[in-house]
Amino acid sequence: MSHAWGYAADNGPDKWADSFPVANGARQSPIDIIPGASSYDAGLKPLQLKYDPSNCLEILNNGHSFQVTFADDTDSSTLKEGPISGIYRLKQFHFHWGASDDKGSEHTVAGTKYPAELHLVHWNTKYPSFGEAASKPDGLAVVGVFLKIGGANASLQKVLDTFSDIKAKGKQTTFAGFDPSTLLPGCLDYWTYDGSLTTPPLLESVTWIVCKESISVSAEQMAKFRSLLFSAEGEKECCMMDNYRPPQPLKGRSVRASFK
Ligand SMILES: NS(=O)(=O)c1ccc(NCc2ccco2)cc1
Ligand SMILES: [Zn+2]
Repeated sequence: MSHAWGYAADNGPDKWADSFPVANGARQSPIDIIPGASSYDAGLKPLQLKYDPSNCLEILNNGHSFQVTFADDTDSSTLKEGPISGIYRLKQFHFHWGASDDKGSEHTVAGTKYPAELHLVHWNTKYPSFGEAASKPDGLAVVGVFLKIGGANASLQKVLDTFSDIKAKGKQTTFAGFDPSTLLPGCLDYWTYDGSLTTPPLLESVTWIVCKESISVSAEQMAKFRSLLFSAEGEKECCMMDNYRPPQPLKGRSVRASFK
């Protein structure tokens, strides 16, 4: 790829292998989750997610999505138990979404696409930093939550209300005191499998934890997602949408379920 990666025809998912050959690797994400083919594992523990809103720092348009970044210098916002060992710290959360409500999620469930997917990104504290952890097979754990069209989501609205400040690529603004647990579904049943980052550098370092239950988002709120720009100020405006990678080959991996 002669230029930066993105989601357009000339730099999108089908082109990523040109610069990132791991795109054709053995444990790529996302995948299509087939509930009937997943195996219930009684040894899987309930997720233990404990987040401190005072760790929430800022919200940023990075040109691929928008992300809410957390202070990760202490163990005050963590993921424990579930399929993982040890303590993983929350680094950031972000979303992927479509140009219309019939697509947008990265993971799919028996072929069903959701209009958006939330990713809560955590790194293993056995390593000194996110950057170090991102290159290790057990370095990262990402909790994925599907968004489904329904009633407006009051917690999500707090995030959307900052969009006027981060419309263009590279814009960021302070975003303090937000509790990401308010974006979690009531039931934390999950599927889990070994995978990768879903954007370049596509590192195969992620234990994926995908919640069975979705959270709601209104159609109007989805329209607000699409008001962000992939482009920077002064560039030709390009609306941020369809920033999702399609499902990748399972290549013999098993998907475990924490529920019957
Ligand atoms: N969509 S996702 O949750 O798999 C995800 C999460 C985090 C990054 N980070 C990108 C990055 C840069 C260096 C190492 O990592 C990229 C993708
Ligand atoms: Zn993501």
